[in-house]
Order: sequence, then structure tokens, then C-alpha cells
Amino acid sequence: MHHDAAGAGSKPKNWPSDVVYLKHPVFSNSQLRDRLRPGSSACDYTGKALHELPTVSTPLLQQKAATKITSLANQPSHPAHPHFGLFATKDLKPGTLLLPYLGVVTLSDDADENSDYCLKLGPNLAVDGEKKGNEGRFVNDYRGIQSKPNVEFREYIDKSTNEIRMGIWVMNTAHNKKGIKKGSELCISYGKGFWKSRSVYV
Ligand SMILES: C[S@@+](CC[C@H](N)C(=O)[O-])C[C@H]1O[C@@H](n2cnc3c(N)ncnc32)[C@H](O)[C@@H]1O
Repeated sequence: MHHDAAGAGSKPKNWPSDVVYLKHPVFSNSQLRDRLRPGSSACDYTGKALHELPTVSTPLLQQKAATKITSLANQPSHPAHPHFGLFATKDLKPGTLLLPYLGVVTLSDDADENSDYCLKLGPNLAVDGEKKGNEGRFVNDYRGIQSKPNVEFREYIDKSTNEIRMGIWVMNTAHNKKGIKKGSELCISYGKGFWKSRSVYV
């Protein structure tokens, strides 16, 4: 089945009823969009930082199903028990852009400090998947699950909208040179700061 990440009736299995499923980011203020647009005078990215961003037409998950949101209710030893994680439903090659991390885009200053789903986006913005988001909000941190992360956050330019997005990519490092095997959990690093502020894993 073709995986359409949009619209009514196409939410992934196990999607929570109290979270809005997004196909595109939501902007808390429409003027913020230009900050993510290369070529706009309001763009927050300039010079090398902009130049080095890859341009991608369609992340893998927007072409075909490659992940599933899995309940951890029957895995009591999992550190994110009894909630959810995102798992690979096929082998994933190193360096693949899997999906954008979607949510509500705000100025960093307006971001909800207490959200467990909020990321920095470029120098001045934040994207929060707590109340509205996509599969990206289910990626757990690797700590206590795997020895190293197998996916990473990296920004890219989305070719169809010419806007910068935060992406979740299959890591392309020596420890992950075989990529991710079908059935494995996708695990990222939230960064030490995330856990330090929660007094966990420090
Ligand atoms: C972005 S969410 C990840 C998805 C979450 N498990 C869920 O079902 O909604 C971040 C939250 O997941 C939990 N989490 C993620 N990785 C974890 C880990 N390695 N150890 C313990 N808790 C984790 C923590 O509660 C964290 O605040």
C-alpha cells in the first residue's frame, strides 16, 4: 500500500487520538515560514550553513511505509515502557533521509520548555511535536536501549516547498555501515542537555 502521510483516514497505526497527525509543519505565525526559505531576505540561514544543507525531493517515508509505531507495553525492561517507539519495517540503508520531524514551529523564545517533543530548528526557531506531529515524535533516545544511535537529526532543504526542515536520517557512520535491519528500533541522541535537565542518564 502506498503510504500517504496526509489527510483523514491515513494516520499510521497506533497514532494517539489526542495528537494531530501532520503531513506539513504548522507555523504559529505565518511570518515564520520565510525564515526557513532559502532565497528569502528573512531566511535565518546564510553562507556556509545554508550552502551545506542537502536538497531532498521526497523522504523515504513519504514514498513508502518503512516504519511502524510500536507499543512497548509488553516490554517492561524497555526504558520508554509502557509508551511507544518507532521501528523499521524494512532494511534501511545508511545515509537515507527517512522523514521530516514535523510539529508546530515557533520562535525559540516561545518554545515550551516542558515539552518532551521540542527540537531546535536553525538559529532562532523550535519545532514541537507534542500536540501536533508525525512519526518523528516517536523516536526514542538510544540511552538504555542500544549502545549507539542509528538515526540522527540533520536539517535539509525540502525540494517541493523550498523550505528547510529537520530530518531524521539513517546514520552513515562506521558503526552503522550496514544500515538498520528490519525490526530494529530507530534510536537517536536527544543530546546530553535533554537528559541533564531531567536528571536522567547523567
Ligand atoms: C519524543 S518522545 C519519544 C516517544 C515516546 N516514547 C512516546 O511514546 O511518546 C520523548 C520521551 O520518550 C521517553 N524516552 C525516549 N527515549 C528514552 C530513553 N532512552 N529512556 C527513557 N525514556 C525515553 C521519555 O519520556 C522522553 O521524554
